[in-house]
Amino acid sequence: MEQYVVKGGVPLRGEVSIGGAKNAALGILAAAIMTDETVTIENVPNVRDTRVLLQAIEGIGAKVKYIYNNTVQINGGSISDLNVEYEYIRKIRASYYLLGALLGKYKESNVALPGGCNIGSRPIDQHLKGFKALGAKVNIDHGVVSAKAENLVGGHIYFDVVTVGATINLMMASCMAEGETILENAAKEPHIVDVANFLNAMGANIKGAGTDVIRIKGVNRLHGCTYSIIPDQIEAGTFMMAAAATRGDIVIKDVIPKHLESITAKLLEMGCKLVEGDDWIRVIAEGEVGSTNVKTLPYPGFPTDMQPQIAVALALAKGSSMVTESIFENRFKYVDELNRMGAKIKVEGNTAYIEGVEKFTSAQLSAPDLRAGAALVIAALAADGISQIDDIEYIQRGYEDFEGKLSALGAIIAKVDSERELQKFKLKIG
Ligand SMILES: CC(=O)N[C@H]1[C@@H](OP(=O)(O)OP(=O)(O)OC[C@H]2O[C@@H](n3ccc(=O)[nH]c3=O)[C@H](O)[C@@H]2O)O[C@H](CO)[C@@H](O)[C@@H]1O
Ligand SMILES: C=C(OP(=O)(O)O)C(=O)O
Repeated sequence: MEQYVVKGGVPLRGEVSIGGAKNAALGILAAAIMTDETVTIENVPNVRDTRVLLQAIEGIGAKVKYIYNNTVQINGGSISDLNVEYEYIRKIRASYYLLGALLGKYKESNVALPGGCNIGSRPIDQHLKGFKALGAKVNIDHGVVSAKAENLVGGHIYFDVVTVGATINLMMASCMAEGETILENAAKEPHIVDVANFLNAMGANIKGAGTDVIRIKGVNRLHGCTYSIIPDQIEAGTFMMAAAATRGDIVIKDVIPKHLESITAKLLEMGCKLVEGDDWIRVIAEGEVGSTNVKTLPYPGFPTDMQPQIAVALALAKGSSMVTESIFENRFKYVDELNRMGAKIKVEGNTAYIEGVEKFTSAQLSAPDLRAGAALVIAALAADGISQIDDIEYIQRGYEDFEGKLSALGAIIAKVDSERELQKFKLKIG
């Protein structure tokens, strides 16, 4: 099994380029099947989740072609099957987007209940409520969700919780429905806007994405287009926290600084220096880093997908901090691992109480999920000694060439796949 080996204690320095947003890509790749024409999508992050979704898309008969590493062409004209295999679905959360995309295009879809990171109970009742409001009959049988309609008709849908997944799914399901659909209490994340922009580039008529009321006027058909995915807010934020935790100085390139405001606000409160350009941010954390309090919230609040990473930086900051998780109930699984490295963190309910310590010591670690895994890599980069991190397939779900990008910033890190490779790396780094 692959693992990361990290020799910590090196402040990260240099420049890193951020890839396309995983959570936008997953919506966009699924939406691309909604036309029979060819769609070219650029800046697709080459991560495990996008690869699995593309396999699922091929599995139903669509044509998928990698033009080069981060550009993909999809043609949904040859789709022959409206059943998405469990084999793909259990591995990723965003498989549920094929429900909305197939239902919107063919008025029928059958998709196994989604997987994804085990960070909470993650129901999909709001997705299903939305499909029903458009006139679909929805059934769940043996773990497979089936949605079918004679005709989809626009409806008025009020989401009881702010949900990224249901907002994107309903934009897809309704964009070829008869008449107008109104989504109220919609999520406002940058990737919602990106998926809406993509659907509009294919000929949809979606207005208001990025606000909490989205209006979708149904169109008869969608057409092909070329589209480039926005930069990944969470990948960028992860490197920003790695700079803070290792007391480094990093320029994070190819980002949209506006999408990072909740993260930069916290780094400023922690005493880091920030310099910003049109599409880059420099994080300078060479002096003392201080404490702050964080509460995760839907956008424009602080993202839950950044909660473990900032907790690591705060666990190495001077003073006491509180981190409150308000989106998912099971997102503190990394805390025991950090405490084994010398962190002082106590979790009570949905809040982690953190007493900053000066140093972590290295440990044998296991990634419990994607972002917690990335956070443990940051912890290892900041720790004295050599750490090993297992279960890195979680991390590979969302970070393209994580080890390569960190190495380019001076980190001593390798991905190894055997005891022999591990010993070889240890010998090399001394
Ligand atoms: C593939 C993808 O884009 N994943 C992201 C997406 O997940 P995901 O789309 O699963 O998250 P949601 O925004 O839907 O979930 C937000 C909250 O709503 C609840 N809920 C959601 C749907 C529903 O039908 N019923 C319900 O109660 C969830 O349990 C959670 O408490 O947004 C999350 C919140 O920003 C991120 O952490 C994930 O990285
Ligand atoms: C939780 C995440 O992904 P998913 O919703 O796909 O599990 C994430 O990207 O942090």
